[in-house]
Parts: sequence; structure tokens; C-alpha cells
Amino acid sequence: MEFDPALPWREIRGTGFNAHIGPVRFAEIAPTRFAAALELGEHHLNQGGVCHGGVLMTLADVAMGAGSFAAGGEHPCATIAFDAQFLAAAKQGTLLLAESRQLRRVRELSFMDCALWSGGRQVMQASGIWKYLASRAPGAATMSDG
Ligand SMILES: CC(C)(COP(=O)(O)OP(=O)(O)OC[C@H]1O[C@@H](n2cnc3c(N)ncnc32)[C@H](O)[C@@H]1OP(=O)(O)O)[C@@H](O)C(=O)NCCC(=O)NCCSC(=O)Cc1ccccc1
Repeated sequence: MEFDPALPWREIRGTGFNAHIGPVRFAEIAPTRFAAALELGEHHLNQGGVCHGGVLMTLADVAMGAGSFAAGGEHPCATIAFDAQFLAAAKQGTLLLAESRQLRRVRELSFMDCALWSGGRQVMQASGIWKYLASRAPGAATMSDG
């Protein structure tokens, strides 16, 4: 997957935890397909000098969580299951790109998968389930939470 500047990219609000890894960009490709992107800097690396696995999982969580939020009519949701395989190391100076899909939406759940790419190769394959929360009250999860 390559970065497509023509997509309607927007920056996810940088508060809380996401403020420490961002800025993270997010775009809707289609009603059930989404992209997220993050420039990998020195502060994203582990002691081995490659991207920390938690950073990869966070971008996958944002791509699938924000995707569930958007596909669900901006209904707040929370991650209730998350599975990931680390296929290759992501390197400093590359753009980390995520592409997520909503595989199925049922009344309260969103089934998602996601691929992450860095420097032209796939570095992660992930999937997860999001629960649409009963409450839309302030403080409930939104696309900018993680
Ligand atoms: C939600 C449920 C499945 C329970 O199902 P039900 O009993 O049917 O619940 P109901 O629908 O009635 O809703 C009320 C319940 O919802 C809780 N809540 C409220 N606000 C939030 C919130 N902001 N985040 C999480 N939970 C919140 C509230 O405390 C209350 O539970 P309590 O009564 O206190 O226990 C439960 O297992 C759970 O909370 N699991 C942990 C989930 C978790 O922490 N996930 C990781 C972080 S989320 C994330 O990263 C997603 C994301 C990423 C990227 C972008 C966008 C999204």
C-alpha cells in the first residue's frame, strides 16, 4: 500500500495517549474502508532501534476503531478484542500506513481487519472487534480515543 495524497486525510485530535505518538492522520477510502498514517520518528523506536510493537498496535487500533466509529454513524465504541501478527520490522523515517476494513456490522459489534505497511512492505496483520456503547454521553469513546 502506498500513501495516496488524494484521500480526504484529517488529523485525529491529539489528546491523551494519542498525543504522544501523533500526529496520526485518518481517511475514509469508502464507507467500510479506512486508512491511517503516522511518520515514524526516533521516539517510536524500541531498544533494538526499530518501531516499538505498541506503536504498530496503536495505529492498527486507531485505523479499526476510528473506522468502526465512522462506519457506525459516529457512534462511540470500545475495543473488546484485538489480535495482531508482527510480520516485519518498521523503520525510523518511514511512513507507517494502515488500511482497515469493516468485515461485518451487527447491532452492537463491528468486526474489523487491518494491514500495516512501512517502506513498501507489510509489517503487521491485525483484526479486532469493537462494541458500540449504549451511551453517547460525553466521555464515551470517540474516534480520537484509543
Ligand atoms: C463495554 C463492555 C464490552 C461492556 O459492555 P456493556 O455492559 O454492554 O456496556 P455499554 O455499551 O452499556 O457501555 C457502558 C460501559 O462502557 C464503558 N466505557 C465508557 N466509555 C468508554 C471508553 N471511552 N472506552 C472504553 N469503555 C468505555 C463504561 O465504563 C461502561 O462499563 P462499566 O459499566 O464501567 O463496566 C466492557 O467489556 C468494557 O468496558 N470493556 C473494556 C473496553 C475498553 O476499555 N477498551 C479499550 C479502550 S476503547 C478503544 O480503544 C476503542 C477505540 C480505539 C480507537 C478509536 C475509537 C475507539
